[in-house]
Amino acid sequence: MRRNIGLIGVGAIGNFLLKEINRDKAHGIKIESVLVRDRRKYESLQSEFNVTLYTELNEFLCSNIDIVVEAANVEAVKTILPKAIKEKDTIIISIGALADEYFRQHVLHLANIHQHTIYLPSGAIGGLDLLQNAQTLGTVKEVSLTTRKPANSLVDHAIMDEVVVFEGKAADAIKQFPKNINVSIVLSLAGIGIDKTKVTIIADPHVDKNNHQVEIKGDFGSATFSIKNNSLPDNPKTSYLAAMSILGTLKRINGNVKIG
Ligand SMILES: NC(=O)C1=CN([C@@H]2O[C@H](COP(=O)(O)OP(=O)(O)OC[C@H]3O[C@@H](n4cnc5c(N)ncnc54)[C@H](OP(=O)(O)O)[C@@H]3O)[C@@H](O)[C@H]2O)C=CC1
Ligand SMILES: O=C([O-])CC(=O)C(=O)O
Repeated sequence: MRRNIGLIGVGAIGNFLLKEINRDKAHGIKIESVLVRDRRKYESLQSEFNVTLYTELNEFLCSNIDIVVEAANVEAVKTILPKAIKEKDTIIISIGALADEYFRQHVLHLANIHQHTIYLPSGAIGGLDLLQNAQTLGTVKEVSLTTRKPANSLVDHAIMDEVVVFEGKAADAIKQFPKNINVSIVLSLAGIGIDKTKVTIIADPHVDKNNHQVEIKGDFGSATFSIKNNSLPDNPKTSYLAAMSILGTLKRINGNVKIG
């Protein structure tokens, strides 16, 4: 049972996890340790959520934790994951970090030799169970993702009509939009890879939700997954479901029945 969590990053997702796990105490798990960059900025978390704050990664990893949860950003994953995975199983949500082939192979190698697991939650999309099953024999032919978000999440000036801000492969989408399109990388890793997964990103001044549409074609047939995500109040770029998918991953790790 992985009861004690070490959390990295307290923004929209980290705050959700602290409130949901430590305040409500309903899930049989607890966030014990929190890694931040600026202790003073986050000082109040200690009394509010009964956690210990760390600014040094090594001290954080040596604290009383069973599993690490990253909710920071792609750059943080690049720095932290190689050390974390040597010591602990680790859940990452800034999955875009794994678009870097060399980095991905490096951390997978470390996970293998240190016998730890990197968990990649489904985040703001779904259908990854279907995609992985369909690709077991390598027979998925096409995967595409169309993401439509409120314009101000994607462009820094006012627009009157929708604008396609990106069209291309997932490998390039995450380089241009590292805070908006991590979903394309988990989709790529579950399916046909970052160079074959097609991505279209639309900035739309007329929507207030984060919309993702996934289309899959292969020998199994075809499938479409579509979601209109409510966003988290602290960060409109980030969908509520992405935060819930970390909690869901933690519950499934500790559960005795594995669905899917
Ligand atoms: N896979 C998916 O489906 C999704 C993934 N995401 C990704 O999840 C991540 C978190 O999202 P969200 O909570 O909305 O982001 P926020 O921007 O709200 O919060 C990120 C937090 O991480 C902290 N942080 C950054 N670098 C470090 C570091 N090296 N060590 C410790 N803390 C750090 C920042 O703290 P400070 O600046 O104060 O130091 C900030 O509080 C993002 O990368 C986002 O793109 C989001 C939605 C969906
Ligand atoms: O939350 C979302 O809708 C998607 C997102 O930001 C990401 O994948 O980085």
